[in-house]
Amino acid sequence: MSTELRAELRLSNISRRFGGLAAVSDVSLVIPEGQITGLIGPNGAGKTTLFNLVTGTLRPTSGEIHFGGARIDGRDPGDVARRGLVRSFQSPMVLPGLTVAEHLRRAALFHAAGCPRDLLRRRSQRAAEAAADTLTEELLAFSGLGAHAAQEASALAYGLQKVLGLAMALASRPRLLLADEPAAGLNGAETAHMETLLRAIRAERGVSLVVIEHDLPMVMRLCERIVVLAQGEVIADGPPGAVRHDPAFIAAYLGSDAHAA
Ligand SMILES: Nc1ncnc2c1ncn2[C@@H]1O[C@H](COP(=O)(O)OP(=O)(O)OP(=O)(O)O)[C@@H](O)[C@H]1O
Repeated sequence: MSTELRAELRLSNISRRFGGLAAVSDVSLVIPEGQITGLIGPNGAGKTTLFNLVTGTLRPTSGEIHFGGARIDGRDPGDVARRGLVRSFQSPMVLPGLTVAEHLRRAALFHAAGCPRDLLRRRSQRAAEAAADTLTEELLAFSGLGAHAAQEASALAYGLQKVLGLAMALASRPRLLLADEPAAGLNGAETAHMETLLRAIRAERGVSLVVIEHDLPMVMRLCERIVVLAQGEVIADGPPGAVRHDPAFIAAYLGSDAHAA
């Protein structure tokens, strides 16, 4: 596989219908490795459906999806994740009674358990656990959650729970991370911290990102490319400076929060 294709995501004429509703309609996109791409659009535009199609939670009604040069539509989410394509969720899933470090360690061990069986056989359980401990320490330091390692995750401020959700997604060592509304529900300072973390995920961990976000100023600052969806179709696609002046983008957001961009 060529280097350029390692984390390239390619959607070819992807559609998904729910009964009579076309949630995603004939979307073709190439997301090359190394970028931070914003995926925006009004409520109901099809953004989450597109994430679900890419990660294998949903099957497209028609079209093909390729990641790293291999066809992935129709594969289950575990298979897709093992290929290096994972998502984080808008609301982090924290388990009561477990500390921050335990959440990361579980995520790291879960990933080890998802490795091909022959690889696991060659690794002893102890080696897998040692590797999970090392990765936990690495992710605590990277995410800035080290000071909260022994704290119960459910007691963390919401902003830090969202940071933990992203760190847990990194435990699978993805090549492409789909982040679903990472700034939703955060105050100004938390949003700035999240933006810094997303930049570091790309710059320091070499992970490409696609970010769904309703905070237009944040997504315009963060991303070098913005894809705008409306009613299941791509209506604008380009650098933020061009998209914010695109008549289709302005029309889609007119009367909502276009002024925020
Ligand atoms: N499982 C489903 N069954 C039926 N309709 C669905 C289903 N999932 C999504 N839809 C519909 O598909 C359309 C796109 O929804 P989707 O959640 O992908 O939009 P979105 O852009 O993520 O919206 P939001 O910004 O509000 O999260 C909507 O009309 C929604 O009601």
